[in-house]
Amino acid sequence: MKLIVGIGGVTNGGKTTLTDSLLGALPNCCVIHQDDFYKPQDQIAVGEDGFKQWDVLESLDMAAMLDTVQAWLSSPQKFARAHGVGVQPEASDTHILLLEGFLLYSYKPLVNLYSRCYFLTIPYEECKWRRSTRNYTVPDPPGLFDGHVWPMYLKYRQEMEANGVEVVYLDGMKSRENLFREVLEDIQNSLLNCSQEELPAPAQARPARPQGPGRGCGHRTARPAVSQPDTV
Ligand SMILES: Nc1ncnc2c1ncn2[C@@H]1O[C@H](COP(=O)(O)OP(=O)(O)OP(=O)(O)O)[C@@H](O)[C@H]1O
Ligand SMILES: NC(=O)c1ccc[n+]([C@@H]2O[C@H](CO)[C@@H](O)[C@H]2O)c1
Ligand SMILES: [Mg+2]
Repeated sequence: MKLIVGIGGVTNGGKTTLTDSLLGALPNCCVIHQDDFYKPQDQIAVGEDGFKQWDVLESLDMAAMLDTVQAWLSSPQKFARAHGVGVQPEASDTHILLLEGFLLYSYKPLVNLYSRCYFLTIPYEECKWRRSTRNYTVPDPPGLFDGHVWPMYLKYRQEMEANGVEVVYLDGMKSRENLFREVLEDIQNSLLNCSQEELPAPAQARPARPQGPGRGCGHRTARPAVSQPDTV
């Protein structure tokens, strides 16, 4: 069973912190960080506002990120080995990929691949404060937060909601420990649901599960179709 989980949301919402904790607690778990797919600095456009446009999708090489996800999908074992993740023999059938980043649900080719989409939020004041304590590879120039970062967050979030992407909102004001427990438990439940779906079909037909982002347990290894009992 393969599960792709998105840890998305606002800048400084705690995505990387939460992802690091989950990585150590889930079996056969790999991670792809969206920030690793930033284009080189000289390819980041400067907007009419005079700011480098770090917080738009065009500043990221999303095709390369998708390729990396496809590489995991085609062989999670090989991907895990190449990234130094040991495969646990007792859970060798379960593979989890965490995608972590601030614009995970705005790139259409990725949206249908998620089994679960988490979205961390924090209020404006907290976000501005946390951001002011950070040192990015390129430091924020004065005014970037209010002039570019926060407006782009609002724009992409609105688009995501208008597109009907089904996310599970997480309150990033909760403690690190509480967030970790909440999400770990939820992912473990998803794993249980998926493995139950993989059991041989019971005698009575079950209603079909709706499919789509945040709902499916997708990407299971293809199984031969179970033959339908004769209806005569
Ligand atoms: N639950 C939390 N409560 C309070 N502070 C937190 C919490 N989680 C993370 N932080 C702190 O908030 C800051 C941002 O955390 P983190 O780097 O995990 O966020 P991020 O969403 O990955 O941000 P970025 O937009 O830079 O990728 C860090 O200083 C981190 O220690
Ligand atoms: N990772 C980087 O190269 C970089 C450079 C400048 C700004 N940022 C910020 O990172 C956040 C996403 O994690 C965005 O809000 C960017 O502004 C990243
Ligand atoms: Mg981060």
